[in-house]
Amino acid sequence: MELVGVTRRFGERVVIDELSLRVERGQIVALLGLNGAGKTTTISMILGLLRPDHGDIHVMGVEPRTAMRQGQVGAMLQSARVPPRATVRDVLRLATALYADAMPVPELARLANLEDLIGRRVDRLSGGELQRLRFAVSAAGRPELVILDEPTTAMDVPSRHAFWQQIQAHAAAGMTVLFCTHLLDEVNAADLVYILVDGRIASSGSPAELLETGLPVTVSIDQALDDPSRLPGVLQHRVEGHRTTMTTHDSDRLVMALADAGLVDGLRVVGGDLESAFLQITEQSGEVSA
Ligand SMILES: Nc1ncnc2c1ncn2[C@@H]1O[C@H](COP(=O)(O)OP(=O)(O)OP(=O)(O)O)[C@@H](O)[C@H]1O
Repeated sequence: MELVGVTRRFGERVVIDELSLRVERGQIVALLGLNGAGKTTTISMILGLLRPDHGDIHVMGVEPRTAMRQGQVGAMLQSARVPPRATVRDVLRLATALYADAMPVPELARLANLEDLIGRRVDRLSGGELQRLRFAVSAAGRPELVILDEPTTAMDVPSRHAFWQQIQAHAAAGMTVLFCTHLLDEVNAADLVYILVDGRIASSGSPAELLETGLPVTVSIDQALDDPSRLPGVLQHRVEGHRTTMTTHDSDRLVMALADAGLVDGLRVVGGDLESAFLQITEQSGEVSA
């Protein structure tokens, strides 16, 4: 699946700006971005629900609408409603009836871990169970590409782990997955991550590569310093009670300076995490494009 130079406006406002991205067969790709970055708009265009003003979108080599019509794409959207009085079995039957080569209902129930809930009314499912049902519906037609918009919302931690394990197993069998999430630890399930800022790709790479995007390191000691900003390479600092916490891009130099001054009580050095990487990338790109 590929987007090349895609632009979309709402009125005068450019919401997606010359966006290009590529998802290879069998890849799991995460689309990240703050609220309003353009994730849903991008997904809507890939699904053929919205048309771009400029640029090209190819889904499995064809136009989005054609890919949808041919059942090559399955989508699990936040907005998807299910009939409340129907049972899980009813919904799965309805979903499979739409496709010539649908997955049999029992297989679909197994896939989404719904076997024990097959006779349960949909309005009596928990939030996480309902999400699993939505996933089953998206997979009913054996799509080559599945698009998941915040799929694990309302799932507890064990359900989320089980969900991503299943997704990884399907990707290993050739299914391509594009998902949006606000839960940054889920990005670790992805092969490739795109970070969207104001409708443009601000950064892309594997989760490990994102972590290496020059993240500041946090250095802290058990001593209230008068003026930490005088130490070499300190970007930001905070003094709380007897503890001073500083961030730096050059932890070696800062730690050496602290050691030279005999300030090593309770010394801790903590590397950056995915959340800091994400915030740094979105803040920097937001400043550039503002
Ligand atoms: N139909 C529309 N008409 C006008 N503006 C719209 C429309 N749909 C979206 N927008 C605007 O486009 C921008 C991108 O919206 P979009 O829903 O794609 O963001 P998002 O990244 O999915 O955000 P969130 O994380 O909150 O779901 C937002 O500023 C939004 O207000």
